[in-house]
Amino acid sequence: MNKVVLVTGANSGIGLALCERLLQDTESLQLCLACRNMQRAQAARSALLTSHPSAQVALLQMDTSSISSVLAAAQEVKLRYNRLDCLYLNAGIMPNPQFDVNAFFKGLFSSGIITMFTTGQGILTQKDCVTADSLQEVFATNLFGHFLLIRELEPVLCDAGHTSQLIWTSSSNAHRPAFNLEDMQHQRGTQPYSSSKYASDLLSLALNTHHNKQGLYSSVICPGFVMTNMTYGILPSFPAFLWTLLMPVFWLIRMFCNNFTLNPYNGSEALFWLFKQKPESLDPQAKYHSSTSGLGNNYIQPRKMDIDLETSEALYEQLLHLESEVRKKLKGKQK
Ligand SMILES: NC(=O)C1=CN([C@@H]2O[C@H](COP(=O)(O)OP(=O)(O)OC[C@H]3O[C@@H](n4cnc5c(N)ncnc54)[C@H](OP(=O)(O)O)[C@@H]3O)[C@@H](O)[C@H]2O)C=CC1
Ligand SMILES: CC(C)CCC[C@@H](C)[C@H]1CC[C@H]2C3=C(CC[C@]12C)[C@@]1(C)CCC(=O)[C@@H](C)[C@@H]1CC3
Repeated sequence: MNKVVLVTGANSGIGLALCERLLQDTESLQLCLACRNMQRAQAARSALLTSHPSAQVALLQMDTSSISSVLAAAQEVKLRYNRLDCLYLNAGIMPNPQFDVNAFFKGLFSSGIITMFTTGQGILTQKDCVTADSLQEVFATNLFGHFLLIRELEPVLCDAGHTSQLIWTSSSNAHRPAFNLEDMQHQRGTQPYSSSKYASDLLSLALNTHHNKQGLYSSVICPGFVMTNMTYGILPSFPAFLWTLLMPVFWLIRMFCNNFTLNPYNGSEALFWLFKQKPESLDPQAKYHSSTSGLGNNYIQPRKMDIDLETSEALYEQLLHLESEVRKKLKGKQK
């Protein structure tokens, strides 16, 4: 039977490159692109069908930052498919990034230069906002919408006698000090992106604890530093052609920092690699990093994450609590 694969944030960047790679590998796949903007989704579908005319590529409208949109999309998935083999939780935002030029130049001449280029720590902050559901936008988009989607899709993911995979696009920017259980939405801090990615690492571990027995396995990856719409947004006053001019500099940096995967194809390496693995053989505490050598060869680097079971359980409990609150609110509105 053809595997059913759903990818969130599939219309551009790493998500779209992943879809292309999955179809290159096998066209006997039912691919579903879950996107918030149907025009961009149509364009992505057309591009995929141009190179793979006989592929089965469906579209699903879903805004991960909106509770009602996620619930409606999940209903639609359950109507269309009776089983989901792989769910890629890839949609993500880094809104209003502030690039600290001083910290960047200080970092260039410090012993932390490699950490700066591999994680972006210390040079990036963001300004978050609140969604119509009164949630912090980065938390809602990158984490909570995906959590709700998984919860809704449990009947098609946890199917007896069959294994399914959840694969999160996390980041090496995920940093324990940026995350606080008392403020899981990161209302008070300036690093909502890092916090949301750290939370996804924790959540992946908790999902393994709760669902492995039912045949559901969760893993996280980091695509490395990839030039996409998201990264172009980090220096909005920097025109695209300047980024292109900087490419030789970035190739040079790649000699020392193999996380400079730079293009979406290279960045999607770990996402694609995980799809080909037996989920039972994967380490639930590892993050799988897409890496590219100085010569341009792609490979995977598994690295232990700075997470623990206790915090992952505590986050899971808080997310369940928030879920029941938002459901109550939604019922109240419908009455
Ligand atoms: N580029 C990089 O260096 C790195 C990226 N990542 C992660 O990779 C993932 C993909 O990002 P990337 O390809 O770089 O960037 P892109 O901006 O190209 O892709 C992000 C995708 O997510 C979608 N998206 C954003 N918000 C929502 C939403 N509310 N509902 C549904 N879809 C949404 C976007 O849709 P739309 O086109 O409508 O905006 C787009 O398809 C993200 O999770 C990001 O955090 C992690 C580490 C490094
Ligand atoms: C203009 C200058 C000559 C070069 C500026 C370089 C920086 C803008 C990049 C260097 C390392 C990059 C990086 C990220 C963003 C852009 C840099 C800071 C990320 C934080 C993007 C999002 C992620 O999830 C991380 C994995 C990236 C880590 C490296």
